[in-house]
Amino acid sequence: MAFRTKFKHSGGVKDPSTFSHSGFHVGTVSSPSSNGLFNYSVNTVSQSSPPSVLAGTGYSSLKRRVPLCKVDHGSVTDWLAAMKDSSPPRTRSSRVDADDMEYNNWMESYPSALKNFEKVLEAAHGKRIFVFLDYDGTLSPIVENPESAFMSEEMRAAVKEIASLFPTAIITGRSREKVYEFVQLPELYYAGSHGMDIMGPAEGCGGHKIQGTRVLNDEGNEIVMFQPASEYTAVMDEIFKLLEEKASKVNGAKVEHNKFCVSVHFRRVNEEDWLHLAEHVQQVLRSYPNLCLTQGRKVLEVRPLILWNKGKALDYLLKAFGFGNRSDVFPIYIGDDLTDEDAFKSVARRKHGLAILVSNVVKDTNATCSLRDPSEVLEFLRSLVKWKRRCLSRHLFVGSQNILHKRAGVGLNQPLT
Ligand SMILES: O=P(O)(O)OC[C@H]1O[C@H](O[C@H]2O[C@H](CO)[C@@H](O)[C@H](O)[C@H]2O)[C@H](O)[C@@H](O)[C@@H]1O
Repeated sequence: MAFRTKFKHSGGVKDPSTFSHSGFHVGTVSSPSSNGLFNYSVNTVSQSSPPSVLAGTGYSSLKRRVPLCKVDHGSVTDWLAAMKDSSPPRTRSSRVDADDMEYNNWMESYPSALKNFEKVLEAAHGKRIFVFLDYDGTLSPIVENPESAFMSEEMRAAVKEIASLFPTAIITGRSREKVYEFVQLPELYYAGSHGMDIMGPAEGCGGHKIQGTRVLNDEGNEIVMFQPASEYTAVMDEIFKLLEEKASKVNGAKVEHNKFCVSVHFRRVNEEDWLHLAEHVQQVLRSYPNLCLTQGRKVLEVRPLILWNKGKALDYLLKAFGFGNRSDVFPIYIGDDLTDEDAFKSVARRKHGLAILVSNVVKDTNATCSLRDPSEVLEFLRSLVKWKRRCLSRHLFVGSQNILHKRAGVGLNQPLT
């Protein structure tokens, strides 16, 4: 079985840059980070007509590529079909049948990161590992009510241990504050709103204190590291209200304010009402040419039309850690959703790294390997912790042996007799 830690796809998936950006003017706006740590530029996409591509999301590279921002009936039905594809019914067993040929064939191309753990270690050997984790569907199982997407205590403990050994960040579509309520680990870095709200790392900004999702300066004031869509705050509040009003007319619909994006949930809406709800969303969006729609697991998300996504957030964080262009960096990104594809691509662009898709069904992806569900994610994280601890204790042992050797006046490589 071929195990690739570096992305090399044989077909089906294309680089998003190869897709048409026609009708757009892509400009560069310098958007300094508010703590002046370093400047980073954000591409904005100004549209002369309704956009025909997604703003820097992974969807554009997937087989069933749907121009979500385009407002016509055909595209709406395509989104809904794609949405069903991306989140299969929960009645399906979470353990995929051993004889599920399709899945097993797929696993040939996207091998299990657990079953191939030794190969992961080989690939990471001598490199600096950074861990990036998506939240929903990765650290917590998908549930009906987004407010109840709790992570287990075991998962929290594993993530805590991971963060004590490797720089670790959560990159999520949720608001930074919301995901922190779930995760409750102050030692992590958090990028909320699909990477549009990044806080930390504290060391990177001069040893400031980290408190929950907040980084504080010496005066105790909060430092916001990077919010590339900060000028959209008011418009997102406005769109949230409008969408809430529309959604209140559809049974089961729920609208969630994720600060720089707004999610419209379909999970508890009868399928026969999906089209109706999607049309409401489209209708609201018509008056906001600077916003666009993306799709996730039974969710449509309204976000600013800027070229910023989870992949850019990963790049940003690595740079903030001081490892932006280092060839010995080994990012591990684990995610389950379409929005994670941008981060998978970002890992693929690097010399080393591992992009892991969490899925128990066949999906087209830019990841290089897979895990079935959050319980396998937990196992993978625990394996990583175990391995790192073994390495550290081996180093400690070798270090103490060397001290003994020195004290005994023998050369470092000579055995103590
Ligand atoms: O980037 P993520 O951390 O994966 O967040 C993406 C969205 O996740 C949440 O919605 C998804 O999970 C819910 C709880 O399991 C589920 O009910 C919903 O159907 C899924 O789409 C979250 O509620 C969204 O705001 C996030 O954008």
